[in-house]
Amino acid sequence: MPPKKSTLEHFFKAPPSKRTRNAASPSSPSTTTKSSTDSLVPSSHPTYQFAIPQLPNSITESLEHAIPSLDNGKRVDDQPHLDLVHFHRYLPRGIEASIFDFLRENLFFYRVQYAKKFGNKEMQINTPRYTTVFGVDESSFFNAQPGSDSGPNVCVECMGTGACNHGVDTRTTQVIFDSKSKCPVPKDRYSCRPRPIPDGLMFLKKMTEASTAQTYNFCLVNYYADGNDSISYHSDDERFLGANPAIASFSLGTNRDFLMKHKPDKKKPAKTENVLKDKPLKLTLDSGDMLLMRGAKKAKWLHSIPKRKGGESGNGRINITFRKAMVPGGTENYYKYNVGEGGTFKWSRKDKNMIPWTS
Ligand SMILES: O=C(O)CCC(=O)C(=O)O
Ligand SMILES: [Fe+2]
Repeated sequence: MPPKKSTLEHFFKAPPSKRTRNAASPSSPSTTTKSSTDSLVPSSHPTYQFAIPQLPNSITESLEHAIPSLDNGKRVDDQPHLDLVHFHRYLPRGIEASIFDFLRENLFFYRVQYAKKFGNKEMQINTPRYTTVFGVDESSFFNAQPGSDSGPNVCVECMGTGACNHGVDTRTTQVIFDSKSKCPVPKDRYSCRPRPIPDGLMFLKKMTEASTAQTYNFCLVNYYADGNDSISYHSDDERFLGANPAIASFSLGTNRDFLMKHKPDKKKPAKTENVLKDKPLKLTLDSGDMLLMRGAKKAKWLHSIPKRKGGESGNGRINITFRKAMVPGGTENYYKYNVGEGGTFKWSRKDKNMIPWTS
């Protein structure tokens, strides 16, 4: 069955055409060069290592016309406690490859190291993939990137008159406000420095929100450079995700296996669960696929992307997850494990590899 055209197209018509345009070349939507980002102002912020260009119009225009709705996905719920929706080729063919190239080339990545206690032994963990993260939990929000329309772009209290004495000009910079008081957040709320979601990923976030009927405030990106990169079994069941979490997970680039195992039920081990404990379920995730993981049941399952040999194991894969963290602990956790304190890496077209980035 061909993908159903979304009834939400009108939702996306407005944002892309209003995307921030450089005052120096104020081209109208109809005259903008379709395949270039030249006339679109990149997203920048003091926490970014470098500015991130907006998605080229050639990508956003294709996406506007092909947003699958929830019933286009295949339910994967034939096992105890399993509730997934797999959208095969959610992103149109060809466009998914352009988004992969765009993100690999334009984001800053990290190879995070951290210490973890096993009993009373402390081990140094080297995260076996490149990571990066943007967003802030529900207790706070960023004003929109100046000039764009992805959120309130004036101080929500004084509406840009300056009468609030907040001492920040939200017309020129993005700052974090408290969701309740609508004032800039107290300085001690975060020990990390949250980063606003850049416009390109914000576009994908809005699209995902429309087709999954959920909202998200975080965007985590993994880059698996080759088959040696992986993520071990875990279940993304942190309490900071709230009672009914939803995670939308995109795959771009080379395909990889997504393995799932039911957690052992310590109280009453049932037969099926014993079988599942030994033999994981496998989904192959192709470029452009989206996997929606919903609800509290998710906590009963573990998932992983194992290392891979042979075939296309030399090629890279990007995974993007949109999530919603409810409290500051979620923000601290995501920045600790996806940015950390080491150096920055950037894709080098010449070397066809991630290389250390220096300003
Ligand atoms: O790369 C993937 O598909 C899975 C990533 C994942 O499970 C995670 O980031 O929590
Ligand atoms: Fe995960």
